[in-house]
Parts: sequence; C-alpha cells; structure tokens
Amino acid sequence: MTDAKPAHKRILLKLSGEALMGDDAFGINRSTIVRMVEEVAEVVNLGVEVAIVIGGGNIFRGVAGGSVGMDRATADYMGMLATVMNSLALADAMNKQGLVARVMSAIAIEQVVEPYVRPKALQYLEEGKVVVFAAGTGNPFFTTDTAAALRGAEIGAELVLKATKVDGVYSADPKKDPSATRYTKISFDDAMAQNLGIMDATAFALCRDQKLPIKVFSIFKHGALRRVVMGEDEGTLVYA
Ligand SMILES: Nc1ncnc2c1ncn2[C@@H]1O[C@H](COP(=O)(O)OP(=O)(O)OP(=O)(O)O)[C@@H](O)[C@H]1O
Ligand SMILES: O=c1ccn([C@@H]2O[C@H](COP(=O)(O)O)[C@@H](O)[C@H]2O)c(=O)[nH]1
Repeated sequence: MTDAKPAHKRILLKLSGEALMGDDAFGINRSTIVRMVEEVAEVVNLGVEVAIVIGGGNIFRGVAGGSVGMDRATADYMGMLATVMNSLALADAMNKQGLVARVMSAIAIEQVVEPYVRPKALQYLEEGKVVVFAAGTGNPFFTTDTAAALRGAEIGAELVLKATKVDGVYSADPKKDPSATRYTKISFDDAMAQNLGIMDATAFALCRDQKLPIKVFSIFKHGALRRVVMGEDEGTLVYA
C-alpha cells in the first residue's frame, strides 16, 4: 500500500474524439466511452480537479464528405456541434459512473447545456465536479486542441493532458512512418520548428507562452492517465 500523492491538483484533459469510435467506423462506441470514463474516475477519486475538452473527429469526419465545397466557417460550426454531442455523451457516462459532471458550451445552446462562464467553471472544479468544455473555442478556424490550451490556461490547470491514439510525440507521424521514434520530452520550440503534427501550432504557441506543459499519451493504454497524474514516466512531455 502506497500513500503517494498526485503530482497535479488541477488538470485539463483533452480526449480524442476519434478514439471514441473504438473499432467502429464513426460515432461513439459504448464500451470505449465506458472504459475512458473508468480511467477518468480513477484520477477524480485521487482528489484531482479535472476539466475535459473532447474532440469531434468521430462524428465530424463521418459527415465531412457533406462539407466538401461548403463555406469553411459553416463546416467548422458543424465540427463544434459534434463536440457538443460528444460532451453530452461523456457527461452522461460519467454521471452513470458516479461522478458529477457539468457541460459548459462556448456556443449559446442553453436549452441543451449551460454556457461557459469562467467563475462558474472554477466553482464546479473546486466542488469536485468534472467540467466538460463543449464547442471548442466557439470560433471557426480553431481546433479542440487549441480549446484545451485556452481553457487550460483560463482555469489555471497545471498540465494539459492530450489523451490520443498514439503513445506520445514522435519524430514523424508513427501511423505513416514506422521508423519514427518517440520523444520522452521535447520543447515547444523544437516541436513547432519540426512541424510535428500531433497538435496544431496555435495550441503549442499558447501553451508555450503561458508556460503550460502538455503530456501526450495513449488513451488506449490502461492506467496511463493515472500514471501521468501521479507524475510517473508515461508518454511525452512538451515543455516551455
Ligand atoms: N509527430 C507525431 N507524433 C505523434 N503523432 C503524430 C505526429 N504527427 C502526426 N501524428 C498523428 O496525430 C494524431 C493525433 O492527432 P489528432 O489531433 O488528429 O487526434 P486527436 O486529437 O486524438 O483527435 P480528435 O481531433 O478527434 O480529437 C495521431 O493519431 C498521429 O497519427
Ligand atoms: O474551437 C474550435 C474547435 C473545433 N472546431 C471545428 O470542430 C472540428 C472538430 O474538432 P477537432 O479538434 O478536429 O476534433 C474541427 O475540425 C473544426 O472544424 C472549430 O472550428 N473551432
């Protein structure tokens, strides 16, 4: 029995939307979302304050064909709405698991979820509730990675955790280049200079300027989220 304490008091967890598909072609795979929530519950039960941003790739990429030739901003609003659906599904699964989750949207959609109001989000976190930030930044031409950086900075998170389909940042996309090697850590400047596609440059730049480190790790690896929160060796650290 160990009484080791978490290395972080408040975190911003960015969950991959695409990972929610599991082995399905698109949408939300029930057992995958339940597994993700079990991992989240582990760290919430350690007393860590958890805010979440979830991507929309599992839904949005499924309808992306329909957005071909569409006005870019309109297609981006569709993408943001996809993240609202994922956020609702995630919060529902968390509530069923015994956690208390609140969804806050960057786009006004008040019959469905409450609007993002920073002091309210901070209050929820202090009360031990999990806050899910939906609709990205609320602006087209951005991504949910940037939303994670933005909300992470706003709520004073100590770390942004990017839980994705790969187990860290590689010298090239490991899905395209099998010879790519994984970094245990890399500076924001180096990641940006090498144009590493794991996150967009806006998200990297915001975190670098705010000195907000990022850990990239696999959401499919059991216990990885807990190990990151405990400060153990897992994934890749991106630092200022
Ligand atoms: N240098 C790199 N190191 C690691 N992964 C990389 C790199 N370059 C590109 N990738 C790819 O980036 C993907 C993760 O980024 P992406 O933003 O698409 O996913 P996500 O955030 O998990 O999904 P979503 O947008 O659905 O939330 C990985 O699956 C990997 O194939
Ligand atoms: O702030 C934001 C966040 C997202 N979008 C749009 O949504 C999709 C899905 O987000 P992912 O980060 O790719 O999962 C994204 O492709 C954008 O089209 C946005 O416009 N603004």
